Amino acid sequence: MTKEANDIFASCSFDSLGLDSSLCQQLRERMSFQVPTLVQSQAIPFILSGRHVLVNAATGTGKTIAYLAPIIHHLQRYNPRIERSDGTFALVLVPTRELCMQVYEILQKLLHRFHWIVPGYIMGGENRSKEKARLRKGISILVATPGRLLDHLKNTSSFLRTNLRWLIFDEADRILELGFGKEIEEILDLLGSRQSMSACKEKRQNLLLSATLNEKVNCLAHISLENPVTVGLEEKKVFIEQQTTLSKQFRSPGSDVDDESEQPDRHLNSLNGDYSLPTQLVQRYVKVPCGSRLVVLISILKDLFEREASQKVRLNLQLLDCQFC
Ligand SMILES: Nc1ncnc2c1ncn2[C@@H]1O[C@H](COP(=O)(O)OP(=O)(O)OP(=O)(O)O)[C@@H](O)[C@H]1O
Repeated sequence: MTKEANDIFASCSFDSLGLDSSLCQQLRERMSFQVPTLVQSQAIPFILSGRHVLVNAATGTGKTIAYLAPIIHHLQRYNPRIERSDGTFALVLVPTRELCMQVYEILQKLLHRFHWIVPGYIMGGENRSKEKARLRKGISILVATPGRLLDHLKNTSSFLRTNLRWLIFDEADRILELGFGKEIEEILDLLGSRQSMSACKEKRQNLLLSATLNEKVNCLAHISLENPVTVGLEEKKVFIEQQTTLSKQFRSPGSDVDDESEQPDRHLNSLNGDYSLPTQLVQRYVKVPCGSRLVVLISILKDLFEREASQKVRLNLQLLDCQFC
């Protein structure tokens, strides 16, 4: 293997990861995937084991197969075989219609040999009645966009999900960037899949996949994953339990400079905003008496421009006038 291939592919086989041999054959023959990618080789054994997993890896590293293969591995082994009338076993949440179709098409290929496992999709912009009819017949692995899923969870009584075992957030960062935080919280509540809800813990496995990590993704991981394994992290590590502490580099003389920090579970609503902070961004705030604001601001700016004379300084100014602050 070339160096580039070594950076992408693992030096093991799909079979060695514990996947069913006919599924591995399907991956090789129908999809032309000879060996797993690195992310697949790391994630598949954990996902097969039933652990909650957070996969943080760049786009195009093969995350889709990393979660679909273990699910199919387990589902095709059910004895007696699963039937359409058993309803939905796995739910894959995706941010966009395009990704919905993409995952559905991969599913169709992977399930070629396992005709009794039925793939399906529901997504915004499609005909609701037709979707209802498909849900009534039964879809074993359902790919969905958040808004439309929530709609059916609330309004389609024939949508059977009592056997739901897997809940997957694919491209979680984009789901949240697109403003689906509120829908995700409602979905977790309706499916009883919040970490705090112990009723379904025995059989539910939640998986979260994301190309980037930010406050909101950590927050979603915190509320939906229980004792997760994190896969694909090298230099950056996720500290789901840990506060995000921003650096304390700047202290203006005589002023009270504090860092801003957030604890994910204190801010579940922060899933609903529409921002993500670049990792290199340093935020600070300064508490000063009202009358000294201008003087302090000028002294901070003077200090910044003098210290960083050769660098570009970008100024975003927000004044907070609040009697409760
Ligand atoms: N083991 C493999 N061998 C060869 N190609 C693979 C393998 N696994 C996945 N691929 C291919 O790599 C490409 C990227 O895979 P995939 O879409 O699953 O990545 P991803 O990490 O999920 O990306 P995204 O973040 O965009 O969802 C796809 O074209 C897929 O067919």
